[in-house]
Amino acid sequence: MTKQQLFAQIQKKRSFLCVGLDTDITKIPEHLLEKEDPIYAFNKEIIDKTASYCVAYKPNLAFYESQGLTGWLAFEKTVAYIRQRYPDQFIIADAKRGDIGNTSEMYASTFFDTARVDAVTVAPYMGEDSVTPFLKYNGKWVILLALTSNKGSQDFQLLQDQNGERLFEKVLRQSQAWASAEQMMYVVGATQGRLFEEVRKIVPDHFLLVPGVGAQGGSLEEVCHYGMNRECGLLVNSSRAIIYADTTETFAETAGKEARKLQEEMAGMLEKYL
Ligand SMILES: O=c1ccn([C@@H]2O[C@H](COP(=O)(O)O)[C@@H](O)[C@H]2O)c(=O)[nH]1
Repeated sequence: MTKQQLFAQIQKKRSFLCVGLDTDITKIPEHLLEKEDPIYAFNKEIIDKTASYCVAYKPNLAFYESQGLTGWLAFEKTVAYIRQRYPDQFIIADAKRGDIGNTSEMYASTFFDTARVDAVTVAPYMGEDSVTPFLKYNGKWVILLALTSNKGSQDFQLLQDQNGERLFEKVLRQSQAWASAEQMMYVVGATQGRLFEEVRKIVPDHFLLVPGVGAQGGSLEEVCHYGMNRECGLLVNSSRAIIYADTTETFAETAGKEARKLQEEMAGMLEKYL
């Protein structure tokens, strides 16, 4: 999917919501545990009830890999289900990969040739040769961790060099030589508030994947105020606040209602800031 196609979906749906499929086997409703593949069964229902309100899905690989082979199969089946039923959705594997070149090539092949997602999250710590193997795939995206939503983001990402440049700023600046805004996005946590202004000074045109609204308490209004650009430029993720809003048999309907609430807020933000 191109940047223009993604923006067209955002305009059509009046939404820049990414639903996080962080499917924890210990949190899914009891009646689904009798199914052959409970994780996949849960995901299918969540997807069917939320697809009208979002433009992207983000399965986090930790929740699948922790279940071994069955978890990986549930991940692949989930991606195939979205592809088949909702082909306009942008699919992000939140895997936070990155290693020496030949290993990164295998990671890239895993997600782009085998699982066939649109984008994969990549950690920048090992530098250019750990990221470029993911960039060899036409039409596929790297989403580089820049300024994360967690408390520990302060440990390294805000450290300044002798010129006063913070590490997340260096990541944003330097990585632009590796790929354009047509192939690279950045993770910036919703909890970072005004720092979105600093991010936008360096990457005005890139899409940002923004986790941290909902369960982590980030403000959608603040993200949009400081982070939205003329093509929206935001994919705002919410996982737990949507998929576990209800843990009874009505979980999927409730997830749909929560996704709809966020979509309506987002439509208001697009009206206000675009
Ligand atoms: O900085 C980051 C990077 C990734 N994440 C991931 O996003 C979701 C957030 O889930 P919520 O339940 O909406 O809090 C989850 O998969 C994280 O691993 C992040 O939160 N922050």
